[in-house]
Amino acid sequence: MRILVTGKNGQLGKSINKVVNQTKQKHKFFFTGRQELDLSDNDSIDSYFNNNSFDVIVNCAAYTQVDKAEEDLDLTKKVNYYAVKQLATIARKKQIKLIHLSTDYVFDGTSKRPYIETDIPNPINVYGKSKLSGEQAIKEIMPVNAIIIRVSWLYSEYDNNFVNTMLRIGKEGKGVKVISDQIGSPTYTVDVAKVLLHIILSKKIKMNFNSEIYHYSVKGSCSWYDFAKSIFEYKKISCKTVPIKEKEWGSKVQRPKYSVLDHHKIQRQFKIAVPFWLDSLHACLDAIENE
Ligand SMILES: NC(=O)C1=CN([C@@H]2O[C@H](COP(=O)(O)OP(=O)(O)OC[C@H]3O[C@@H](n4cnc5c(N)ncnc54)[C@H](OP(=O)(O)O)[C@@H]3O)[C@@H](O)[C@H]2O)C=CC1
Ligand SMILES: Cc1cn([C@H]2C[C@H](O)[C@@H](COP(=O)(O)OP(=O)(O)O[C@H]3O[C@@H](C)C(=O)[C@@H](O)[C@H]3O)O2)c(=O)[nH]c1=O
Repeated sequence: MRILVTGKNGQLGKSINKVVNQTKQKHKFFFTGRQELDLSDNDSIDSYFNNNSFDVIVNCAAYTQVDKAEEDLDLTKKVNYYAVKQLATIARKKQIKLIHLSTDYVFDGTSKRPYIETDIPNPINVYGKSKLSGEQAIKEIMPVNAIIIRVSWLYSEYDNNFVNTMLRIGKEGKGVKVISDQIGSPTYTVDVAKVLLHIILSKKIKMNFNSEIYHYSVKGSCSWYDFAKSIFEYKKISCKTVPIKEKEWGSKVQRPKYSVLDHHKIQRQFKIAVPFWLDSLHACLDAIENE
């Protein structure tokens, strides 16, 4: 099979590349960034797929800057909605299987239990709304052969993410205030990459199937404050960590108060092992140490 992974410079794209290299796949993987395939430009998308053919697309590219998205409405919509719509149209026409990544931020965060796939989304910020539009476009255009996987609170050894930010702040030694009233499941991109690979190699991908949404996050949940404390504890970093309420943080952008995703459907259907969030955090911190 020929498998295209978009978003090669993002943290999930890099993790997929790493897992593919570690596991020596017989299938051919192709990784694109905006230089090869600019998702904000429909001509770029058309011309790329006119010149390249694939069996599976894994769409990891997205506009992911939650605060900036509020002002960058056009670009956010182009990448997270229109490009996804165009990818789905191409995938349908060319009979390519599409695996698309989405987010816990499609929910409003008012649930008292982990969100299941049939819960009604109600995004409360521009990023969440744009990702939901992308999902809806896929569902409309591809009643078959598309898989949408919602993940949450991604972190990795790569680039800017909450873990690397906390390690940097920890080293500065000035202390940190962290939100304690937003609850989610921090998810290591290497775990997601392994799940994606498992799905790509599954029997399902070889057949025609009804399109489905799945939730994937690791076991357990915490607040950003708990997450920060766990990072400092494992790394033995002494950093004064003060819990604050979301409103004290001062972001104008609303985020869900509770966005834990129930992973049982994907676990059951694909028979995947789901690790505990702290074990994955430790694995990531070890990977950062060894980079
Ligand atoms: N990060 C998170 O916490 C979460 C992410 N998700 C979803 O998971 C997926 C992967 O996220 P993650 O790896 O963390 O995201 P990153 O922000 O790390 O990577 C996204 C990638 O998309 C690329 N991209 C943005 N605009 C374009 C464009 N116009 N054309 C081509 N590529 C573009 C970026 O390119 P460049 O590097 O050049 O800017 C970047 O490399 C996304 O769909 C995201 O919505 C879901 C839940 C949580
Ligand atoms: C750096 C920092 C952040 N925070 C808070 C702000 C925010 O609510 C939270 C996490 O910060 P981030 O900037 O990573 O938050 P955010 O960009 O909202 O993270 C989200 O990204 C998108 C792409 C998703 O899809 C979501 O699942 C989620 O991971 O931590 C503190 O409280 N103190 C700090 O010092």
